[in-house]
Amino acid sequence: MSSIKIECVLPENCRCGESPVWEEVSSSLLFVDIPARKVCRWNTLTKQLQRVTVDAPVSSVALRQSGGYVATIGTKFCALNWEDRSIVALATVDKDKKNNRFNDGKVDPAGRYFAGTMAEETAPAVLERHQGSLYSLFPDHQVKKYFDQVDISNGLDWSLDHKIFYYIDSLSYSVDAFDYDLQTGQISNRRSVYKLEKEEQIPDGMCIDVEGKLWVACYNGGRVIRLDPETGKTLQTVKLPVDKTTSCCFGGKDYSEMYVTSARDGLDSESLLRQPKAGGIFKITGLGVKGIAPYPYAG
Ligand SMILES: O=C(O)[C@H](O)[C@@H](O)[C@H](O)[C@H](O)CO
Ligand SMILES: [Zn+2]
Repeated sequence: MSSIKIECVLPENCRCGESPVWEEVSSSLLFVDIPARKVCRWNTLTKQLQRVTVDAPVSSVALRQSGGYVATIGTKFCALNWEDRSIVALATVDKDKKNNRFNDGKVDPAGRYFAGTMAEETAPAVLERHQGSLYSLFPDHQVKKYFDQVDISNGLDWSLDHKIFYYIDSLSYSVDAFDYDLQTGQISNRRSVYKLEKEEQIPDGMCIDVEGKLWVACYNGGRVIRLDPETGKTLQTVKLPVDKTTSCCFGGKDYSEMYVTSARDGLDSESLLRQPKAGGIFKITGLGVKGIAPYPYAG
C-alpha cells in the first residue's frame, strides 16, 4: 500500500475553486474561481500563477486543440486567448433564463465541450430548482441540448472505452451513467451507478482513473472518494483538511498526482478559523493509481 500525502500547494483562497485541468505541455494546472470570475493557470515548475479576470462567473475551463483554451462564462461557451486575454463567445445557451449560469464542464474524447447550467445560488446549494440543462458544444460550434430539469449540473467524464458518459446532478446525490455514442455525441439509457452516503454529502466534480474507477469530490464532505461504477461500491476515501472540496483531476508526472480544488464561500468565520486552507488547491500523491490526459476541444 502506498502512503498518501496531502498538501495545500496553492493557498489561493478561492471563493469557489473548480474545474482543475492539467496542461501537460507547460506542467501547469488550470482552474477557475467561479464567483471571483477568474481563470487561473499555475505553472507547477516555476510556481508562477497567472490569472485572467472575465466579466461573468466562469465555471469551467478546458484545453483547445488549436491553441488557447475554452471556458464556460455566464451562459456562454467561449474561446480564451491567454496571450492577449481576449475572449470570444462561441455560443450562448439558456437565453430565456436570465438567472442561470453554466457550471461544470469537460471535453469528451471526440473533442466536444460538455457543460451544464444551473440557477444562480443565493447560498451554496440554495437555488431555484430544475432550472438547468446539459449541453455540448460541437467542434463546428453547434450546441446540442441533452436534457433539462437539472438542479446543479456538475461532474462529468467518460469511460475508458468511451462507451459510457458519467454525470452528476449534485442535488440527486447520485452518480449517473448513460450509454455514450462517441460518433454522434448521443447519450441514452440513464441509470444511477452510485448513491452517496450521508456523510459524503454533495457530489461535485469527478474524474476517471486508468482503471476505470471514478473519483468524486464531495462538497461539504471534505473528501474525494473512489467509486467502482460497476459494483456501486466505494473503494477508497481520502479526507482533506477542508470541507468544501469541489473537484479533482489527475496531473503531474504521468498523471500520477491528484489535484483538488476547494471553496471558501458558505463557511462561517468559525469554520474558516478551523480550516484556514479553505479555497486552496491541494495535491494528493501516493494514491498508487494514475489518471488520463484531458481531451482538448476540437473546434
Ligand atoms: O462548485 C460547483 O459546482 C457549484 O458551482 C457550487 O456552488 C457548489 O458545488 C454547490 O453549491 C454544491 O452543490
Ligand atoms: Zn462543481
